[in-house]
Amino acid sequence: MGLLVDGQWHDKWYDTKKHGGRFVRSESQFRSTIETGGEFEPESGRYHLYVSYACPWAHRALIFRKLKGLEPHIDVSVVKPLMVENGWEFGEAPLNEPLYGLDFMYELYLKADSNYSGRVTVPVLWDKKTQTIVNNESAEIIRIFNSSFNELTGNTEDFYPQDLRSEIDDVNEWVYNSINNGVYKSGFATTQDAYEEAFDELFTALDRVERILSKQRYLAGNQLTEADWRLFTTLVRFDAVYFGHFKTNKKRIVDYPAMWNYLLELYQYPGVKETVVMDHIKTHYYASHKTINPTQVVPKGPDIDFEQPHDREALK
Ligand SMILES: N[C@@H](CCC(=O)N[C@@H](CS)C(=O)NCC(=O)O)C(=O)O
Repeated sequence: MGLLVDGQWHDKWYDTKKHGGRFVRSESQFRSTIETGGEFEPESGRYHLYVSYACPWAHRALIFRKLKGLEPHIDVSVVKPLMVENGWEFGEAPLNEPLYGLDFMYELYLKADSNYSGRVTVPVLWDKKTQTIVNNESAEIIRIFNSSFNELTGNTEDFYPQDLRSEIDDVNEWVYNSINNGVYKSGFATTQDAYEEAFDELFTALDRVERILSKQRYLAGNQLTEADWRLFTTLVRFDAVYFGHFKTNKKRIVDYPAMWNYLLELYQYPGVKETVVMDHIKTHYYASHKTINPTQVVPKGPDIDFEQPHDREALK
């Protein structure tokens, strides 16, 4: 785990001291879009997506690539599950870096900006033509996938529809702060107070989700939107990883009837289960975060059956 400072790699864990033991996520730095007439035009085969199967943010991008029929147009590379001294690493095929034969993800960031300072995160949307990073912020990559390639794919399915945008934005805001990032704030906290603050905020928000999903099928109403996919990638990791490793152990998702059934429905949505790679997820968290789990032993359980039938059709 580390970061680049003026183009140099430093092996360094998150500094929580300056925020009273709190984990504060840094802003992504590459924030361009893909649009006709712009610097980055929608073209088949031009872009490459780098992900970790373990990472919930990268997972969003992988899901949107599937749902929007982008697999023939945007190739993907997957890093090794373990992220230690050198950050994200590539390995033997199929976990290799196919474009330049790189060993480490930070080398790709240096190709984009040889003086880059900041964290080296996934997902990364790479432009092969100009050899740079288009965008490394998952919230924006999924918007790009949602609409920029529609002419190419003929897939006009819309997970950010105009009439639901303000509702989706509202939900995203609190789900991001209290749940998506909330599990990290709990797990990476280095003081009791910081942990308890994140823990309480997280479970208040999960209770709120449960109340919403008891009344309606999806977060923004009766239509599946990006708000649901953004929540899904956290929920699917929760019982196997966050509950234990990040100490978010008040309740499991399986203990919330509406949320659990909703999670089953999303998992079983065509194309999605192939994007959920549980051994990468468990290995990554338990074995990479040595400050939290110094033995790097990965627990065998729990047994989770995401294939069982769900009851969500009852809520039309
Ligand atoms: N805001 C970014 C966050 C991405 C992110 O933090 N990814 C994690 C993996 S889950 C990462 O690569 N962390 C490496 C690091 O922080 O050094 C996004 O949503 O794309």
